[in-house]
Amino acid sequence: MTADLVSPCRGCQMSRTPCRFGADDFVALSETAARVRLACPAAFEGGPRVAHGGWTAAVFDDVLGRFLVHTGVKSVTATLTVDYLLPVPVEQPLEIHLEIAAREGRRNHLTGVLRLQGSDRDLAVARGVWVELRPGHFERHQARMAELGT
Ligand SMILES: CCCCCCCC(=O)SCCNC(=O)CCNC(=O)[C@H](O)C(C)(C)COP(=O)(O)OP(=O)(O)OC[C@H]1O[C@@H](n2cnc3c(N)ncnc32)[C@H](O)[C@@H]1OP(=O)(O)O
Repeated sequence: MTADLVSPCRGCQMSRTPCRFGADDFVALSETAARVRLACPAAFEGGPRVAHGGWTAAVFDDVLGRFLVHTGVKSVTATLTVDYLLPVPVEQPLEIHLEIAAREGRRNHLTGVLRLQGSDRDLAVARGVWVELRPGHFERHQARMAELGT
């Protein structure tokens, strides 16, 4: 069976770089579940040999949103909560398991769990809501930015 690879985000596609969070080995396991193998790059060290919490939140935001796009749903993050349960080591093999837990209208509820590869101990758990975009989302955004003079 060919691996069902999940594409990088727009920024990494445009710059033709590997995922800047280190999340390239990303496969869909079903229409609602996926697995990412990754390591926290040393550049995101927040404490001695420990990942910055911002990397953990950012990588959850990235992979959960990318998976939804992979399933054909263009969306943006509306909420994201991360429970930091244990320190995350840098440059060690990690794994994220994620799933689409529920869909309610335009709201998509997703969850993700970060562990060391081969371990069943959760290091961090994420839950969030991604809202499917209405047509014209980015045009409205640009107009709002223009009103603000940005
Ligand atoms: C390849 C892709 C990789 C992507 C990885 C990166 C992902 C990101 O980081 S995206 C960037 C960060 N997020 C943003 O910038 C979003 C900014 N916010 C917005 O644009 C808007 O508030 C947006 C789109 C979320 C909602 O606005 P709008 O389209 O007008 O929706 P609206 O009609 O108000 O609400 C739609 C539904 O979502 C719900 N909803 C809206 N906001 C929230 C929220 N914060 N929490 C929970 N539910 C919400 C509403 O209750 C409503 O539900 P229902 O349909 O059941 O009544």
